[in-house]
Amino acid sequence: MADEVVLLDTYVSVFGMRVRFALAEKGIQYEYKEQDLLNKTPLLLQMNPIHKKIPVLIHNGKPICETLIIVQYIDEVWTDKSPLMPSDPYERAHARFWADYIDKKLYDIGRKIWTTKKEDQEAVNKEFIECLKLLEGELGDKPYFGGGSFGFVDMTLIPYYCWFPTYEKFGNFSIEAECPKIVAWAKRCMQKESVSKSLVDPDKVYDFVVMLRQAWDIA
Ligand SMILES: N[C@@H](CCC(=O)N[C@@H](CS)C(=O)NCC(=O)O)C(=O)O
Repeated sequence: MADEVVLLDTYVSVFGMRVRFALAEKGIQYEYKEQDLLNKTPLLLQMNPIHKKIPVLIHNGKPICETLIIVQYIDEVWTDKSPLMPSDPYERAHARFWADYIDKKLYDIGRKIWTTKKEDQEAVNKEFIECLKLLEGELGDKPYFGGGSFGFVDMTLIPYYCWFPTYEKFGNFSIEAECPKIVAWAKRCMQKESVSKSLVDPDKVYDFVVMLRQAWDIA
C-alpha cells in the first residue's frame, strides 16, 4: 500500500517551508491542506492538540508535530535519497544545536520587528541584527552552514530570506548593509532549484503581515 502523506500548513510559514523542502528533496507525493490560523480547523486541533500549530505531517493517519522533528522523521523514514542530516554524530549534534538556536531566537525577534511600538523599533532591529551576525560568525568562510554543501542548518534558516523584505520595510533598515555575508549565503542557496521552489514570493509574505496587523489592530 502506498504511503498516505498529508501536510497541514500555512503557505508563508518559515516552519512549513522547511517541511515542504524536505518532502520535495525526498520526492514524496503529499496532499497539502492550507490552514487558516485565525480560524483553526477541527483537523488541526485533533492532530496537534498540544500546541495547535502548523506544520503537522500526517503519515498514514498518524500526526508528527514540530518542524525539526518532522524533518528528521522524514529523513529517517525515506532513507533512499537526499540525506537531510549529517552522517557523523558530532556534526549532527552541531547542526541540531544551530537549528535549535535559530528556532529559539530568530522567529520571535523577527515577529517583534513588525509588531513592536515605534519607540522600541531600534532596540528590536538591533537584537535581530545581532542574532544574524552571530550566525554569520558560525558560517565563517564556508559556502554553506553544512560546509561544502547545503545542509540541515541551511534548510532551517533559508525560509527567513523571503521574510527579509518584510522585516526591512517595517524595521526601516537594510539587512544586506548590516549582514552582507548572510545575504550572500542566501543568494547562493537560492541558486539551488529545490530551495527557491520551496520559498514563497516575498510580496505574499508582506501582504500576509499587513493582513495580520489589520486583524490584530496594530497601527
Ligand atoms: N515550534 C513549532 C513552531 C510552529 C509555529 O509557530 N507555527 C505557527 C505558524 S508559523 C502557528 O501555527 N501559529 C498558530 C498559533 O500560534 O496559534 C514548530 O517548529 O513547528
